[in-house]
Amino acid sequence: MPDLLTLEGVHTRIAQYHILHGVDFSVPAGGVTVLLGRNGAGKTTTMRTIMGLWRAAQGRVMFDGEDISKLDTPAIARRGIGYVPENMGIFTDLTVKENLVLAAANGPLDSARVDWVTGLFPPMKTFWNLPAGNLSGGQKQMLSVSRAIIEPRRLILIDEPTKGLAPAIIQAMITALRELKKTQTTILLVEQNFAMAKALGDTVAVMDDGRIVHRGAMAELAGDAALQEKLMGLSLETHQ
Ligand SMILES: Nc1ncnc2c1ncn2[C@@H]1O[C@H](COP(=O)(O)OP(=O)(O)OP(=O)(O)O)[C@@H](O)[C@H]1O
Repeated sequence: MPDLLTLEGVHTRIAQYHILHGVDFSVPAGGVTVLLGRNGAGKTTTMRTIMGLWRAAQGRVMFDGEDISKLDTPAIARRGIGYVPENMGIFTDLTVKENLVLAAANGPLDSARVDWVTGLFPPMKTFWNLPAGNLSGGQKQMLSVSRAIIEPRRLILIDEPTKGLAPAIIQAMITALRELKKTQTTILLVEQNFAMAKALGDTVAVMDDGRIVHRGAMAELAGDAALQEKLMGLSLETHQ
């Protein structure tokens, strides 16, 4: 698979802090790449840098052959990149429907697309007219992902969708993301739940202290206890 997204030597500074120290990894088109790493490793900063919410001080972010690192966030989103932030970014006073209407950049909601998204996440249909603040944690997470895919995207960045969720909801999220993958949407997933990472990932990049410390096939990492131990000891935590 050709690479859809590539980070080349990306450094990010936030105020006086130097957070990313030359991040290099690629996201092959059509697959799921999982970004793993302990708390504070730089995963969210990497996602925000891709979206232009933080500016890369050095290095390049290549999307489909174009350097997007100098573009502003709306221009990056218009390239077909959706973002599900860690804090979910939903409007709690607005209904599920209103949240989705606001997320649709290209005009009114497409009813076939709405049927597909609510098929992936049935509670969105059940609670269509409910303020999002009344949804459960898992349902809010479903709404957050629904917003990012309410229109077709080439790439979606999802930051820890299983954080704090019960196993049944995690399974529903895995099923939905597998369906999304079938549409050829490329996924970059930050995930600390190794079971989820293993279930979805084709490729994996492991971060520690603002750098990539391992890249490869997820199957290789999943099948190599010694490598897991080395990387787990270094950085991975199986919290949810
Ligand atoms: N706005 C900020 N100002 C200063 N430092 C920040 C800011 N945001 C993040 N950092 C620091 O950057 C480092 C990386 O944070 P980041 O959120 O990218 O890590 P992470 O791997 O996503 O962690 P987690 O798994 O806890 O979400 C941390 O040391 C964090 O304290």
